[in-house]
Amino acid sequence: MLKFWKKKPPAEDVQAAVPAVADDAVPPVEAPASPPDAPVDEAATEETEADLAASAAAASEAGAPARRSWRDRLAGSAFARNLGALFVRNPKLDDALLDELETALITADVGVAAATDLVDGLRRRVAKREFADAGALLAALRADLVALLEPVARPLQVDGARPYVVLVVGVNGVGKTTTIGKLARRYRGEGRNVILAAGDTFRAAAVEQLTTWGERNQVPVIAQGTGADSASVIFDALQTARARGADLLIADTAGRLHTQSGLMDELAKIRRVLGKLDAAAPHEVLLVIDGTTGQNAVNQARQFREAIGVTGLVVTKLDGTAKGGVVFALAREFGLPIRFVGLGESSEDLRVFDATAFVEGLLPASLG
Ligand SMILES: Nc1nc2c(ncn2[C@@H]2O[C@H](COP(=O)(O)OP(=O)(O)OP(=O)(O)O)[C@@H](O)[C@H]2O)c(=O)[nH]1
Repeated sequence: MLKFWKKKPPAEDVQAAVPAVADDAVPPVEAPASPPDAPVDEAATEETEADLAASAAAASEAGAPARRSWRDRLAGSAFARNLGALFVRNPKLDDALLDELETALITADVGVAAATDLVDGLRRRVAKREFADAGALLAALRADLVALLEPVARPLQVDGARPYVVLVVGVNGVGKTTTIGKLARRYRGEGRNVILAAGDTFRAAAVEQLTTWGERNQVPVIAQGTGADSASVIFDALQTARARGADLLIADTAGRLHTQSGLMDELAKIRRVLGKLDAAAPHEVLLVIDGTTGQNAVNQARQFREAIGVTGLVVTKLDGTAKGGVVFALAREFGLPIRFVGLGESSEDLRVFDATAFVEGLLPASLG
């Protein structure tokens, strides 16, 4: 059933039609006068302190919260705290610093293999007297970490097909539905015609969450309610998206444990059914991973990849208590593109993954 369809009105009409909503999980459509909620500018990931100050000033004039820096968002992570404390505690370049660095990386979920590789490389360079002090070691670590992530910092390109179909999968509670809301808002803000499919027919609140979000933002949501066949909802949504000439279809799916083979088979069914309408669909299978999961994230990625062929990752909840290191472990293990990271609950906190900004946000700015 098509919940509703409204032709996308001009931006100013949308503004007039949309009530102010305080709920971050269900964000209001962008207000042109509100810079932090404006369509997300990818260049802004390379924000400078001056950009942030300007953004904060403009935001405060508009009465909206300022867009926070990556460093600000990641400061609470175990990775940032451990590494910061380590270099303060041990500012001398010696074996103890290298040993502690290895432990800190492992503790932050970077993974034993990746942490050992990184620190062994640094040890060899210390032995060759490449570094004058701990500051030089920190700079080399920063460069190594960026080099590890750069190959996977490949943004999602949704222009390759019309409608471009994004299937969002992952275990329970990782932030799939919230991420879909944020993505729809981003792409709608870019002027694209977006449709959502409420394919999470298992959790009643998920259908409701997506439908409410769509109604408030004039994004059509195709839903059949709780208990419906997920593949049928998503098939129906693709038919509608094609009939309406939509640019983008984003489909939610129920959270499932990667160990539940019946539910994993359902994903294969969704792929088969979509393939009847468009052999290339879904064009992107986005696996959402909770950044607080730790090394189990690697198992999840492996199982979902085998079951449905993941083409991109979103790592959520990297703000707060996440260790952050799992991003490196995933990059090293699979080389799958990391499309977005979640640095908070509001829509502006879903950022296009930027390797340099991420590493800068985790490491101490400088020593001394
Ligand atoms: N702090 C923080 N919270 C987030 C982030 N992304 C999502 N969340 C929160 O995570 C919780 C779960 O999000 P949902 O979108 O309902 O998760 P889901 O994967 O759809 O859940 P299931 O349908 O049960 O599988 C919500 O409270 C979100 O607000 C993030 O980047 N940071």
